[in-house]
Amino acid sequence: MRTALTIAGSDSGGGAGIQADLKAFAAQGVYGMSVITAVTAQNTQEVRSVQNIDPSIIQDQIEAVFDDIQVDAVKIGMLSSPETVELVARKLQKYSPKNIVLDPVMVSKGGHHLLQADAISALMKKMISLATIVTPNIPEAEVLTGSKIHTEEDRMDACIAIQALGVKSVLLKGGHLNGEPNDLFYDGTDFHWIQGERIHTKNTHGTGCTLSSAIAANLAKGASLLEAIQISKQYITTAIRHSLDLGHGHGPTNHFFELYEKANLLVNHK
Ligand SMILES: Nc1ncnc2c1ncn2[C@@H]1O[C@H](COP(=O)(O)OP(=O)(O)O)[C@@H](O)[C@H]1O
Ligand SMILES: Cc1ncc(COP(=O)(O)OP(=O)(O)O)c(N)n1
Repeated sequence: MRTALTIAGSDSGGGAGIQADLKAFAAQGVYGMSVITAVTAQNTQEVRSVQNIDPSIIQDQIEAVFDDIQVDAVKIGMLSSPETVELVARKLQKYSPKNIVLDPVMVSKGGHHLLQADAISALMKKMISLATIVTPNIPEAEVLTGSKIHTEEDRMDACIAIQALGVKSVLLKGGHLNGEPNDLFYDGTDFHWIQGERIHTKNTHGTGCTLSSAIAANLAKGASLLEAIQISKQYITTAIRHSLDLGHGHGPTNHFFELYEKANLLVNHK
């Protein structure tokens, strides 16, 4: 059995963070493991509070997993503080897993900061260069590059600038722009447009977490980067198309649409 480890924050509402990552791993057929960096009190509407986990406990979680179990891919999400960024970077250097997917989570949909301002430079200096692929959304890419992104040319320039930080490849997600949600993959040499189809729904909580975890799972299964991205793009599109109308804000994506449909579980939830 192939395995994937998420190093990320917990979302009590179950739509993003560790919870979304483990669902995506399971849906893609890999064994999921988790290292929790922070606990958020969160639902479909807002992040109410955040408690960072003590670095020594984060270190223990990472060591407990790597010292015992083969890790085929790592997905990194919410890191919260500069101390956590530095610790996770040190441990990844030590264990050197083959595939590292870095989702540079900065701000939740509701506008809550999930990465402290003073952790951004640590992320750029110590973490990005360890990743196989980094998957920023448009606002995150603007922070990483210091430039506004509007046109297709801006997006290509942003990928080149982010890759110059030392990462092997970049997937710049297009969900935050108007029009079709096409993502841009830069493998360090060539650009590949990953075409999307916009689904008109408010239920897009956890889309970035889901996509990056599906990529990690497919890398764990031996797919190439481009294959992993293509499979994961189809997966996130289906998960958004059949997203769940739970809560009163942005509902979660549906990781198990086919399973739920077969079992006739998609009854009206409200
Ligand atoms: N309404 C939508 N319909 C279809 N795909 C979407 C939609 N919104 C986002 N996506 C896709 O979901 C993935 C994550 O999107 P994005 O919103 O850009 O990132 P994040 O969740 O990190 O803010 C990307 O592949 C993006 O193209
Ligand atoms: C604990 C936690 N981690 C990450 C996020 C951000 O997730 P994302 O997939 O970008 O989804 P939205 O927050 O934009 O809905 C989070 N909210 N919580």
